[in-house]
Amino acid sequence: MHDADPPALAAEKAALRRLALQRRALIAAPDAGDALASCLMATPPPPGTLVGGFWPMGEEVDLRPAMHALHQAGCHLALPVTPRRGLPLSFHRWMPGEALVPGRFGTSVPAKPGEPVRPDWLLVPLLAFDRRGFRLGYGGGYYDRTLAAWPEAHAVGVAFSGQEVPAVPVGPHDRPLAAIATEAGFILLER
Ligand SMILES: Nc1nc2c(c(=O)[nH]1)N(C=O)[C@@H](CNc1ccc(C(=O)N[C@@H](CCC(=O)O)C(=O)O)cc1)CN2
Ligand SMILES: Nc1ncnc2c1ncn2[C@@H]1O[C@H](COP(=O)(O)OP(=O)(O)OP(=O)(O)O)[C@@H](O)[C@H]1O
Repeated sequence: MHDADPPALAAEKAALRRLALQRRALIAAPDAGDALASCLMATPPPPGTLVGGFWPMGEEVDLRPAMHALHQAGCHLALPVTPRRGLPLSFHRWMPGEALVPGRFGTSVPAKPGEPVRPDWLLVPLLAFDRRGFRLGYGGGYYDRTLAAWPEAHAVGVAFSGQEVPAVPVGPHDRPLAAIATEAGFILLER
């Protein structure tokens, strides 16, 4: 792929990814989802906002209480469907309680996906973040491509506060998030 990260940068990201996965296993708190929901709902999107969420995988912070709260607050929700590598995610409307089925890479996706939609807000999973708002994910480049395709979307990273690192290695495709929500509140970004 001609626009892949240069090898040294890719190796740096891979090394941090391994460390971040180990660290997350140590800090993951199963009850952090409620605190995360409180953080997000302190400055909620206006009713009617279409919010792209994600169904938690592995030891990610649990976004389900937040998605419930957003639904109660009159927001619309969508979940990502993961295509083959190299393509952006597609998002499809979903409501709490609607059925999910297994998708690629251990994801859970709407069982009856309607047309693709374009969220106004994107809640973005991550393995590590820094105070500039840069993030590291699982390495698929899926969110990088999605954020590049939708630059006007309000992108909020979602993580445990302990996933902060001094500096995430950044390449030409990495775009900073607008905000980062954690179980301990919003991270004050330094720009
Ligand atoms: N909850 C959640 N949904 C998401 C993502 C995510 O990071 N988290 N994605 C973000 O792009 C997309 C799915 N893309 C993914 C790409 C690669 C791997 C991956 O390599 N997973 C590891 C296992 C990680 C674990 O067990 O914690 C693997 O398969 O080895 C996962 C998701 C869309 N949906
Ligand atoms: N908009 C883009 N266009 C082309 N290539 C891209 C784009 N965004 C990312 N990539 C490439 O995809 C690969 C994976 O990127 P990276 O390691 O930053 O993924 P990630 O942020 O960890 O994963 P994700 O975004 O899925 O959570 C890299 O080689 C990167 O250069």
